[in-house]
Amino acid sequence: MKLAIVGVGQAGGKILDRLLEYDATRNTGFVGHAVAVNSATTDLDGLAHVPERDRLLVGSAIVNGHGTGTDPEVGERCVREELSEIESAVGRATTSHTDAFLVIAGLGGGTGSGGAPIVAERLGEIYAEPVYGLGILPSEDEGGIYSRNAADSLQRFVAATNNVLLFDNGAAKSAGETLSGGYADINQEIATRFGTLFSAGEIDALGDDVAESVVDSSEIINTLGERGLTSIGYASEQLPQAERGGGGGLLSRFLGGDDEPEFASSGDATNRITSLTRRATLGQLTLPCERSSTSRALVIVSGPPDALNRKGIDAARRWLEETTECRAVRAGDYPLADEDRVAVLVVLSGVTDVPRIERLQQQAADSEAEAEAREATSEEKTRDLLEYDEE
Ligand SMILES: Nc1nc2c(ncn2[C@@H]2O[C@H](COP(=O)(O)OP(=O)(O)OP(=O)(O)O)[C@@H](O)[C@H]2O)c(=O)[nH]1
Repeated sequence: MKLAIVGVGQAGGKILDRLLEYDATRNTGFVGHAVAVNSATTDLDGLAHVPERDRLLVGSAIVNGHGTGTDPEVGERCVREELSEIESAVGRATTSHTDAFLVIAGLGGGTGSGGAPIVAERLGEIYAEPVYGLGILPSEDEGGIYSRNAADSLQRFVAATNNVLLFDNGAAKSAGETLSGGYADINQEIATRFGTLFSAGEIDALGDDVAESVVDSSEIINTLGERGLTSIGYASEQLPQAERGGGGGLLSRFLGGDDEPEFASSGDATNRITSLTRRATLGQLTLPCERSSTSRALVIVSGPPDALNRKGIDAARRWLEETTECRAVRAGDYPLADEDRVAVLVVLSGVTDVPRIERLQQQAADSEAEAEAREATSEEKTRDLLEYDEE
């Protein structure tokens, strides 16, 4: 599906950059237009793939290009002041081919946390196409301020969008992802999952031989629905050399490989798809949640056409229906001729049982109460410290 994407703040911009890289290297064409919005000059300068003219510095009269220092109220003001410039930048390349808008932000900071809901709300007022959010939750060890910002921003982001797709940095960290290289591994994981989802619906790029089982943008839009939260599962597997298209590739033929492609039996392909669907659903989700609280789901199976089969996709859909106890499960494929992996992406949309969000709110409330108590004590102690009588 063709997206116009706005990355707000540092995390928003960096993830946008990775999605543009994913789109360019795979030639998928799902990014129709991309704009990065930030109150910090250095963050915008650090981007590699967002064109210069689509990088917007906001709030220079307020923060002088230095960022908000984790203050969403300041972030909101910076974005509001420049809302018409943001609107023009997004409008510049938004066409009748744009299927949806995506606003990306880290919800724990200041610029993205305060600004992303404002941008989403404005796009929703102007355009008829759906507006989605991609929100990054801070990990629990980042502390109270980040939790408070995220809990507040999430409420407003959900209200301003058709759906917020969430990625929990904490869940990724506990699954062994590292923060070395400035979130490089985590951002790669985000680009793979969300790039797979949105490029799957971009069937124009697939050329003429599109099977009827291919997922299109309306199925993604129907799955994401009108309001709510989404979690994504993903699993992939490298195909054995013999099953890759083109007789194992140029190198294999150079080394004396068979010229004719040798594909797996359809039974193998079916088993692979169902076992990858299990791994994607039961393994690490972008937002850990109770799977049975899903309102709508979608399974997308991508890979070389010979490794995809209808039987496997139907079995995957049935299994997901049983596991999520949800009847609104869609399924389809995304054929990629040059791919040497089969991947399954599972979209769990409208999830409502999310312990991580309850903990985030608790952490936010505790931190708020603690900050108020500390403020009151500090005032009293400062008064005591400074007061003296003549004796
Ligand atoms: N996944 C991911 N998370 C990030 C990245 N950078 C920052 N974060 C997360 O985003 C939150 C901070 O948001 P930033 O985007 O850095 O802040 P900002 O929106 O630029 O706001 P200010 O700098 O405070 O004005 C933190 O809670 C981190 O968890 C990144 O590259 N990838």
